[in-house]
Amino acid sequence: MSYLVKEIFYTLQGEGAQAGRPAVFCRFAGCNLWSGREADRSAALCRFCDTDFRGTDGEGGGRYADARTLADKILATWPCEASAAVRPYVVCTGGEPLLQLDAALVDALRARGCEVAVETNGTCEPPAGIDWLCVSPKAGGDLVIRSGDELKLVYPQPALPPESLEGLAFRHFFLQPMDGAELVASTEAALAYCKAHPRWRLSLQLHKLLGIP
Ligand SMILES: C[S@@+](CC[C@H](N)C(=O)[O-])C[C@H]1O[C@@H](n2cnc3c(N)ncnc32)[C@H](O)[C@@H]1O
Ligand SMILES: Nc1nc2[nH]cc(C(=O)O)c2c(=O)[nH]1
Ligand code: SF4
Ligand SMILES: [Mg+2]
Repeated sequence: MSYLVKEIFYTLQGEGAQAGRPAVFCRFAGCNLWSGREADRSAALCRFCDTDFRGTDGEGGGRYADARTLADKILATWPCEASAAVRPYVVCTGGEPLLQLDAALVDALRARGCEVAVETNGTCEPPAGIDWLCVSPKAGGDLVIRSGDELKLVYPQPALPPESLEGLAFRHFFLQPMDGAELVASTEAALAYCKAHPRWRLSLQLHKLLGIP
């Protein structure tokens, strides 16, 4: 099958338990919770998105005909040869990556020595073979992935309190302050929540602090 990709870039993972780790990001085009058009934002199921995921016009973006072609392009974006000591770390995001990421692409990346991470809203079943699964539930989305490596809740979402999620089977629980007009207040509220409920940790978006992609 072919894949529609917005952009492919090399940076540091900015969020969650892997923050600071060099990674190639593959941002798939399209999402099931918002069209990506500003005119549709106020009526979308997810309204606070900080990302342009429409189209294929970014750096490294395009329609990739098959898994091998896309995996080769992703690997070519990593700065050195893959080795057992340092495996290329690939973060599949979007948009919603699980609308497109399939076992063929996961297998092609792993066959090239990569570790495969996914950033998902949790509304679609993942393929087998993912090394690091980060689920970021949305109040407007039906959560079908109820276990994984990290749960990263954008905070606050009044209709989705952290207490409603902490029974799920994740290794790490993060609150990530909602970026936007209320970022300062969101950060203060997330900080206070983590201090009062130490099961939760704070995830600040390191890439925004650094001014990198
Ligand atoms: C753009 S989303 C793409 C992946 C997937 N669709 C999802 O929502 O998890 C990547 C990450 O950014 C987070 N995010 C999106 N908008 C945000 C915002 N305004 N403030 C903080 N985090 C945000 C998402 O919750 C998710 O963890
Ligand atoms: N540096 C960096 N880290 C990230 N972690 C998750 C991101 C995403 O948009 O999925 C992201 C991103 O866009 N940039
Ligand atoms: S689910 Fe993810 S990509 Fe889709 S609109 Fe929300 S934050 Fe953006
Ligand atoms: Mg981002």
